[in-house]
Amino acid sequence: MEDVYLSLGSNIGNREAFLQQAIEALGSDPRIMIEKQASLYETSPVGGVKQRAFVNTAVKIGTTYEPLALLKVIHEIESGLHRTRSIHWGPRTVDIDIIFFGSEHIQEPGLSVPHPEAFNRLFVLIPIQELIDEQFPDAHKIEMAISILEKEDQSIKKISPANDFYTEITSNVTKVLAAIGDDPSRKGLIETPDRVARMYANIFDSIGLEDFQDYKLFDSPESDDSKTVMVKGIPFYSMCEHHMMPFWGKVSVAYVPDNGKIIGLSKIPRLVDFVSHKLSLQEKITDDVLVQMERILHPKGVAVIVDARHMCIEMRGVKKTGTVTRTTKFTGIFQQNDELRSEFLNSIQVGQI
Ligand SMILES: Nc1ncnc2c1ncn2[C@@H]1O[C@H](COP(=O)(O)OP(=O)(O)OP(=O)(O)O)[C@@H](O)[C@H]1O
Ligand SMILES: Nc1nc2c(c(=O)[nH]1)N=C(CO)CN2
Repeated sequence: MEDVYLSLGSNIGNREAFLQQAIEALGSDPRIMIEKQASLYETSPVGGVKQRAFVNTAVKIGTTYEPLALLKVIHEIESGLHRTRSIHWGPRTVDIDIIFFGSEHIQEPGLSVPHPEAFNRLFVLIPIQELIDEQFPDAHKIEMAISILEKEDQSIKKISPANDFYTEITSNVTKVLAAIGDDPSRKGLIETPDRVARMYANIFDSIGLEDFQDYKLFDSPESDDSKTVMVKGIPFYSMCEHHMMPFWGKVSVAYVPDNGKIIGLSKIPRLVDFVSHKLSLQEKITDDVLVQMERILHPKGVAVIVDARHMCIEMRGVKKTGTVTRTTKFTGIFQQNDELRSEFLNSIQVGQI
């Protein structure tokens, strides 16, 4: 088992929640053990790109992975958390760097350890310093580097626990449990606030993110421009912004490409997840899918149909179990061409959800 030190940073969306999810994903790998986590710090962006402040932390892990295999796991976790690589040193939902891997010095294509920028970055060294003891081989070097960097204009501020996503959610859920007349300290509820916090980090992981970025476009022959591409019956789960209760159902999307530009088919379900992982409404989800498809593809037209059931209709208010609501939206050729629109509409039955 090697002792490995990782630096983590986030500056898009719910920064603390992304970091926590990344650490949980690392910890849930059977070959990785989280040994210690540093505090969270809000840090000014380093590297010249004008962008929002980061939240940074670091973890000490034990792992049986070889360095390159660990890097692969890290990349998978990053892309699972909506991370895309567009701007070098630019904004990101989560960035995980390997800073030290035991006492190894690695120079391979795609991996340099110790991380070549580590000693120039206060946002790496201050959290890492919390995790090491005096026996750590580079302890003195880290201390020296920190005292030099502190004279530069890299600002770093420990975030008080009150700002931390998990602390905020757990303490407020505890208050809600008491306010509804239950006893938050009874056996069945003792871990509930913590579970709710972890669930929110997951089901709301698009809050604060504007545009879907996790896609690639491909070229197809322009002769395909007249052909409709349809992905039907994509399941989704979301939470309504009126009651914070679930609504769920199926999204069907069709588009007619323009200029031979098409999108990977698995990216349309990912887009549906992206727009539904926030507080929303069925109409908004319909609109958001359409707007993102337009932005990404500039197609000849887009059609979106959403069929959904709403807990706020079924469990409270009018209490109509099983009611399915359909919303639709069309642009371009789907708006102009009645036949094309009807063909798509008729191909999707309002069925059981
Ligand atoms: N020690 C390391 N930890 C993580 N990635 C590394 C390391 N050394 C080299 N890399 C490589 O760096 C590449 C770019 O990483 P990334 O996309 O995170 O860049 P960046 O965030 O713009 O810069 P930085 O490396 O400073 O975080 C990765 O694909 C990875 O292969
Ligand atoms: N403060 C701060 N600045 C950065 C960070 C980061 O995590 N924190 N990551 C970068 C790319 O690795 C570039 N700049």
